[in-house]
Amino acid sequence: MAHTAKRRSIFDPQIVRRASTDALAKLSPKVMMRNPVMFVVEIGSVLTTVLLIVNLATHRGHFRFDIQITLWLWFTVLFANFAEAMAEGRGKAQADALRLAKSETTAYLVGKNGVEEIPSSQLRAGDVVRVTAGQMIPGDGEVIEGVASVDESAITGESAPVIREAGGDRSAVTGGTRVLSDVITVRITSNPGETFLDRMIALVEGAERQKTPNEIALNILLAGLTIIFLLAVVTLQPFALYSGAPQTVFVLVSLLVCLIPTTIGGLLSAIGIAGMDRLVQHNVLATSGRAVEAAGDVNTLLLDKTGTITIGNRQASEFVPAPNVSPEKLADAAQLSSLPDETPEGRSIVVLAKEKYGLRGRELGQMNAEFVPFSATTRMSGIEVDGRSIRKGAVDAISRYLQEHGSQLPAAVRSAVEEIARSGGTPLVVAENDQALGVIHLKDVVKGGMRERFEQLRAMGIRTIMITGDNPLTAAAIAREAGVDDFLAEAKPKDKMDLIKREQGEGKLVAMTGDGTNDAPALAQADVGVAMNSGTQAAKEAGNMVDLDSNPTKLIEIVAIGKQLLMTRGALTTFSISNDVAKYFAIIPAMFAGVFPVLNALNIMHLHNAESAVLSAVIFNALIIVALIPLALRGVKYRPMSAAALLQRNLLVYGLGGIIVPFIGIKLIDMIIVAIHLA
Ligand SMILES: Nc1ncnc2c1ncn2[C@@H]1O[C@H](COP(=O)(O)OP(=O)(O)OP(=O)(O)O)[C@@H](O)[C@H]1O
Ligand SMILES: [K+]
Ligand SMILES: [Mg+2]
Repeated sequence: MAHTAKRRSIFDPQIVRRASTDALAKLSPKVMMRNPVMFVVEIGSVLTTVLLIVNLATHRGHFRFDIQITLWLWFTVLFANFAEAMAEGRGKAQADALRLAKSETTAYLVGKNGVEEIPSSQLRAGDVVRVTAGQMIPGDGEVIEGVASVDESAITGESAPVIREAGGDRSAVTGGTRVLSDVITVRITSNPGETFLDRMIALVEGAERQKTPNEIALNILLAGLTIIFLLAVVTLQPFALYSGAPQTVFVLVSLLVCLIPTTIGGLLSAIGIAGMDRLVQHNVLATSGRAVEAAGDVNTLLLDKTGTITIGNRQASEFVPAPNVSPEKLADAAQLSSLPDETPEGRSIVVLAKEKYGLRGRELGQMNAEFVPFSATTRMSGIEVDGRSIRKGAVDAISRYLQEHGSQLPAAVRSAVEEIARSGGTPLVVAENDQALGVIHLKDVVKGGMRERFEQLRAMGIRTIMITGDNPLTAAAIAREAGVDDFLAEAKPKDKMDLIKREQGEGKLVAMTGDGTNDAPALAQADVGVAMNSGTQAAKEAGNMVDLDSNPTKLIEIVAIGKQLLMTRGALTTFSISNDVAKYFAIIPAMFAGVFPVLNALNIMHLHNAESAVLSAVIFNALIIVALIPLALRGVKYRPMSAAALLQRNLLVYGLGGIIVPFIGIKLIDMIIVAIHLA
């Protein structure tokens, strides 16, 4: 669904049609007021319209000139509105497509007295539902039991099914997607009207868009310029009267509109919206425009290891017993401690114990067992049963656990751990009471193409750091294989956040990519926090962007889009301010050459007469907005280069271009309107 909208071009006829009507609706002063520059143009248009009518009634003025000026002033406002409406167009079309995915379904609510069928719109956060193969998932939630393959194409446009499972970092499911196989039990996490799909619709539609601090600052600057020119034009009239060349309101408004920065004023909001839209086209949803801009200046990228750099489906592949411990004993303890462990790691241990040692699942209910669940802070899990305390977990965690029981890790176990870690695997040490029983080898695989992508990030000047809860040896092996610049191992959730704070303290902008609940604090702290769509609800809520494709190197595109947004805004601001210069040369001689013939020296364009000069300048001023809409929407081309080189290039292309283009444009328009007898 989303991908039909995705393939739609910016200038799709349907979007153009809709934007044309939207441009009219945006004439409402309440909407216009948000854009000070264009609001001044609108007031000017109203003023000339009123005066045109008065002049008509009293037989004054020069109708043919006055009406053309009035019309072109209105066109100027409309063109700016059209630019904004065009930028919103693709998002609106996409929102329409997403609304179709929001259809009502039946939810199978799991209650005390069995399963009850209710309409999905009555689900509340906290409800538990069962979803079976073929059914639509009735709301956003977290899988609390089971594994299933899910078709998320309604949201991501990707047709390949994805795995969603309880316990791990792939537990989040989205309402409106479909379960393809198996059965899952889902705890609903959002109330009607506040779902991911609702938020996504509001986002792509731009309903929640707020101006970024940068945009607000630029708007203030543009408003300031507008006031200065307004004062200049107003004080011009007494001077004109004094010199015996009084000017009509039509000419004065024309002069004002030509002098104020209408080009950037008309395109500014379109540039911002188009940037957000480009992200959506890359399947990234940003909840804050500020994050998109920050992405353009990111210095450091932090990624977690498991599930981000690696596939993340860590599977137990081998039991390595300690000396004097039988493999069966290790397998038995490993299995027992994993029976209630709903993480993918825990489940894979039960599977391995069954496949290799024929150990069958046991009914824990009758055993008076107490489960110690895994947490990212303790980095271990286990069970208390029949006087046995079994723990499994990260090496450092279990070492500490053994020390607390007056014992320590045998050298043989330590070397088994190191061997597994050096191969990039995750060693889980198993201990019972005060004795280390051996090691479980969890295998994980680095995702394809990582090295090339990290090289690209390096070329963009971004340092990549992998942060993981895993041990330093495993971290080093994976870091080397994936090609990240640096890594931090044995990191607890708080360590991840502290590392970000430290980098920010050095004045750096930090991006973080992650999927787990243990990443949530860091995702919230980062300037750009990109959560994987496959990740946990906590991660998705903490970040300010969600990547629907769950691709950790998506940051390359995000950074490019952020840079492009900043560059486009800068380029068009430069162009706008410099292209106003030429209009002096058209209008000032036209106004005063009659009384001050020396001013004719300014008339280097040799425009036909005073009226054609003013009219040409106003027409050029309006048309340049339309001409630049494609650039504003597509963005200027981004190539990795230094900030200084970029500034130089922009000044040359858009500054110099901004000065030269209007001279040619105004002269051409002057020739055309003379040829067709409009002036
Ligand atoms: N179910 C589990 N039971 C016991 N220990 C576990 C379990 N799952 C993981 N561990 C251990 O805890 C460590 C930390 O896990 P955590 O999920 O915090 O980080 P990670 O997934 O290894 O790294 P990353 O932060 O890159 O995703 C793991 O490296 C592993 O040694
Ligand atoms: K202007
Ligand atoms: Mg993780």
